[in-house]
Amino acid sequence: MTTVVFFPGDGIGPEICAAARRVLETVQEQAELPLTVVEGLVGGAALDAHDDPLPPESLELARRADAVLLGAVGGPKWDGLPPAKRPEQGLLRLRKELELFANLRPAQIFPQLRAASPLRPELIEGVDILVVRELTGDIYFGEPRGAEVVQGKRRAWNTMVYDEDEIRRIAEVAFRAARDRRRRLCSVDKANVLETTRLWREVVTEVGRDYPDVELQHLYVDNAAMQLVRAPAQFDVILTGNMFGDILSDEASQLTGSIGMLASASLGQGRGMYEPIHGSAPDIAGQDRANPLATILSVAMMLRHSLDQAPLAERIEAAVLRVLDQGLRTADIAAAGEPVVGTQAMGEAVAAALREQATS
Ligand SMILES: NC(=O)c1ccc[n+]([C@@H]2O[C@H](COP(=O)([O-])OP(=O)(O)OC[C@H]3O[C@@H](n4cnc5c(N)ncnc54)[C@H](O)[C@@H]3O)[C@@H](O)[C@H]2O)c1
Ligand SMILES: CC(C)[C@H](C(=O)O)[C@@H](O)C(=O)O
Ligand SMILES: [Mg+2]
Repeated sequence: MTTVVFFPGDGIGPEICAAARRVLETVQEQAELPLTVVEGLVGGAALDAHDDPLPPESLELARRADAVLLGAVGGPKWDGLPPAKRPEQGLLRLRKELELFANLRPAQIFPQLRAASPLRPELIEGVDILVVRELTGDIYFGEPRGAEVVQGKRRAWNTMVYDEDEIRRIAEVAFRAARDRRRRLCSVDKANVLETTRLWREVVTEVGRDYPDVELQHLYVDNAAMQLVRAPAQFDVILTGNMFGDILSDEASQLTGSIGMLASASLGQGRGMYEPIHGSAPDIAGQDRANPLATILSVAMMLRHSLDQAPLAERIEAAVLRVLDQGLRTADIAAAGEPVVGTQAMGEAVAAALREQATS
């Protein structure tokens, strides 16, 4: 029996996870997949219940599962807490404990949503980018870190650090991914200023020698951010560190129309974790307004990467395209004046499209 853990988390997390669970259960019934879904607590929900953003029992659930699906964590309620007690620490610890060093964030244009992108249609034509973000190193985890008050003045510090093994293993993931795609890899760094990323550039170049069939380009992160809106179709795979990857993937999401459309897979040696790239969206939480498609597409990535069920992943992706074809739009992807549906209705519509596929 395969076990999947859902960590809905905070804000819109429970709403988008309920929709994603409905979709997973629909394909599970159709394919008669022996699969159990269990739910656990991380983030603010876990802080409220256990005073710990990643209680030991949640970590244990994740370790024993075949795959993990996470909604989102965080929110204003917990923003004042000390760093170790913040909901986000639960997510970061989960990534670190499960050694999920490779975060794959695909950003593709859905033709039905061309009008939702803030860029002109001719600029986004053909955009199909895979951001490969290193997920367990960099300034997120570097020591020393801290904050103090010295003679009445506040100061705080973090450390950006990578060793060559960490860079090599994520570079390997990115080059292999590029081989299965259009064989172009753009490594993003700040090698003109930071030693860490100078090492990044050196090691990526070394790894690249084993992939002569992949065209390697290096860009500084400021230029990359600019190129992503100037001419996004030039990119195939973007390889970058934890911090730059966080920022550039949110930027890339806008090419597609909404951050509510971008799924992700966090992979390592063992089980994978799957999450939409967006956060808990406190501004729309509890209002049935969130777009659940990023989470539903994360379920598809889970079926493909962790559960060896690529055909079922394709069925979910086709069902998402179908509901977009039918004109269903949550508020974030609706054009001005277009009618909108809520989170639940969007989840139901994807489940209905799956059932329709089965009978046609
Ligand atoms: N992986 C995660 O759990 C994760 C990721 C990013 C941010 N966060 C946390 O989420 C909280 C809010 O952060 P933020 O506001 O900077 O980022 P956010 O991604 O939560 O929201 C940014 C904007 O995008 C909108 N949005 C996000 N997801 C959406 C969806 N599915 N459908 C429609 N609109 C959507 C929000 O309404 C908001 O206007 C913070 O506590 C932050 O730390 C968590
Ligand atoms: C919530 C936060 C820790 C997280 C990150 O920075 O990795 C989020 O922004 C993401 O993109 O998953
Ligand atoms: Mg982010």
